[in-house]
Amino acid sequence: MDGLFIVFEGIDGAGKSTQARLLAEWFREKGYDVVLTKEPTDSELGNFVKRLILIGGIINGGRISHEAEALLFAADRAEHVKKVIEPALREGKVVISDRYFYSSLAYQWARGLDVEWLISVNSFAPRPHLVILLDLPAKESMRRVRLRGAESEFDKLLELQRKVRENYLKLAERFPEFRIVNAMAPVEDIHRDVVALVEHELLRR
Ligand SMILES: Nc1ncnc2c1ncn2[C@@H]1O[C@H](COP(=O)(O)OP(=O)(O)O)[C@@H](O)[C@H]1O
Ligand SMILES: Cc1cn([C@H]2C[C@H](O)[C@@H](COP(=O)(O)OP(=O)(O)O)O2)c(=O)[nH]c1=O
Repeated sequence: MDGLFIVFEGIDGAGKSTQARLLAEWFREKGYDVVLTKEPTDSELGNFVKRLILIGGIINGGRISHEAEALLFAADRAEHVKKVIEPALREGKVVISDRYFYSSLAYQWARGLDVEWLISVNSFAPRPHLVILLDLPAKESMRRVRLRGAESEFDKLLELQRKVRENYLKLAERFPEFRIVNAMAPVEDIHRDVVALVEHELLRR
């Protein structure tokens, strides 16, 4: 594959979509052909998965298993890889994805699934050149996305975000494509850090 494949990861509200958009603009100004994309995707399958997550994974009155949920994310991803990511990379484009299979590892692992099983289920997905982990405390992410609800619900969500953050940091030790960026900084400073990492990667190629 000739193109450059960059992924943004991080907990909800970490700034992934903001930074992915800024990086896409940066590449376009330099004359690169860019595909800016995300997971879950905007396809029918992706929208089905998103809706399912929003309603707490309930189908016909019962909660689907975490395994089934992980496989639905993976099914959406398989379509994404075959129809969007691989064709664009073959054409030499820059592909920037807001979330990828590492989201499944971090979130579905936090839901109690075995991380080795999650890695094997997602093994069809080609590894990107760079994974930029926007790292910030769970409390700040909750403030940014202003997740509301009952006090008990807030605590549960905060606990989940904390676990997901920890999982991402563990994944960063395991996968050499990870780069950790401090996501507490102002938007422009983070963008500068991201560009420095990307320029370094471009020089290596
Ligand atoms: N560095 C930052 N500092 C403060 N607020 C930010 C920063 N980056 C993004 N935001 C704000 O936080 C919210 C979530 O950002 P977003 O890029 O949508 O995150 P994500 O895609 O990771 O969920 C938005 O309201 C956005 O404007
Ligand atoms: C791609 C993916 C997302 N998710 C979760 C992360 C998010 O909480 C939710 C929806 O993702 P997303 O639409 O990116 O939400 P946000 O913009 O708030 O970050 O789905 C998984 O649990 N597994 C996955 O494989």
